[in-house]
Amino acid sequence: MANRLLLIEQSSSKDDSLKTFFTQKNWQVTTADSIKQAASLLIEDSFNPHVIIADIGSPKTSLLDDLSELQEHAEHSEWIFLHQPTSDDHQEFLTDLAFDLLEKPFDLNRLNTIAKRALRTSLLTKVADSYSLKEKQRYQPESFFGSSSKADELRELLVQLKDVPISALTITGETGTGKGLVAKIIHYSGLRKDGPLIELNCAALPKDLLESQLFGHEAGAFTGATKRLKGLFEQADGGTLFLDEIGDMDIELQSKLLKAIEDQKIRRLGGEKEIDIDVQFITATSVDIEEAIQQGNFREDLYHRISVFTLKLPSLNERKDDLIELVPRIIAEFNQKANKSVSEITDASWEKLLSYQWPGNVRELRNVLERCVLLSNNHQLPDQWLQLSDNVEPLSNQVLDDNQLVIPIDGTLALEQVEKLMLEKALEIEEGNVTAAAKRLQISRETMRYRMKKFELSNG
Ligand SMILES: Nc1ncnc2c1ncn2[C@@H]1O[C@H](COP(=O)(O)OP(=O)(O)OP(=O)(O)O)[C@@H](O)[C@H]1O
Repeated sequence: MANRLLLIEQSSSKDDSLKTFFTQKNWQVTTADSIKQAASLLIEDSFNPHVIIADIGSPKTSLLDDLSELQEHAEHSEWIFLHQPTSDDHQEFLTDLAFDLLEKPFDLNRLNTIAKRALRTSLLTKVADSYSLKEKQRYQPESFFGSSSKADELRELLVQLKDVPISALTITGETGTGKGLVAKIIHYSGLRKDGPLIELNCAALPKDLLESQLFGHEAGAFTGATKRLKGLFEQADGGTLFLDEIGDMDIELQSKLLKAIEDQKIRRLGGEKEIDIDVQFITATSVDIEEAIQQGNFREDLYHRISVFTLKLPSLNERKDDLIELVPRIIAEFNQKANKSVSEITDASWEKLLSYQWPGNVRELRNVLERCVLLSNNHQLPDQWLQLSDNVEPLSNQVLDDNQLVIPIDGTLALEQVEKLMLEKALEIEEGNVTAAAKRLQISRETMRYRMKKFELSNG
């Protein structure tokens, strides 16, 4: 597939050097000698280049307006502007429009490097868009499985919410009950399905990092902020921001979040300008927020703002009737993924599935069934791999010496998580000495390094 490049050069400045250069670099180059001609190619001829390099000389406001309008017709193209020195305002405007800018005179090799990067981004955006189409089909109210009355009620609510403009909504429920799934259903079946869905787990980041990820920052806002960063509020513009584990957000940041939700405006860290945002907020929590308010860890005003709509997801233990639908569906999914053919569940296995409490809810059910399907060697779900027990002693009650690690084989941990825990423990015991940790796990140092990289573990 040829990499398509549109080269816009004003007729006065035109020579063929750029065209020749990029043709030699195997681009399929099309040229236009004005924005008007480019518009005709992009709009009337539906030409769809990967990259557009536009020489815009000293940009005037009217030209910037034309460019910004034209961009809407070049959905998957990345723009690179070549320009003469210009005012700060224009420079800022161009930065927002462009993949990158180069002030003239510029180094041709640098332009080549930028064009290659822009090509990769353009190709990625295309893949992301087709992925998003699949997501829309995948996440509809009927994707929340279950035949119990509680599951029915929830699906009905999700259908009603499809046409309602929601500014904020909270999903509560124990871990693994499907909060993330429901957030996706609300986004992909709702009015904002064509906008982005941005997800962030508030428990995963320390306060300062969380703040700069959400609000973004200007270059130089703090040590290490070398470049301007658009935050997640801005990235979610026109779509949905899903904040998981909101109960873990620092209280100071909570007031900034409240202001952003109410005003639909934010200011980047170190920035002067207020930026309008148009974002639907979905928050989720598995902790009891009312209790957190009592303890002074959660702002009551934020709670009222985000809980205008609240969806409480039932635990699997409260809706065991759903197993009859969930189990076959999940088994079918893993059969297909692993090329297995489990089609039979013995009465004894059913009994175990029904009597277990499922503290990890549907996630745990999926992990258990995945293990069973992977380890099956005939049509029957292997009973011995269910390994369900409601009598596991809580980890905190067990006395361990420093060289031991207790791993619950009750389905709450997937095999990969177990592997990661073992690596972490070995590194901890050996105080970060990779060779010694590898020896302890009876693997080579290279394998140890490879797996540490895979799980993003450091030895520091
Ligand atoms: N009713 C359901 N139908 C189909 N799949 C479900 C259902 N509930 C949960 N799942 C699946 O179970 C897994 C865990 O769900 P999810 O991640 O949405 O839970 P969660 O409540 O957000 O968990 P956590 O609080 O730990 O983040 C996902 O693979 C999800 O698709």
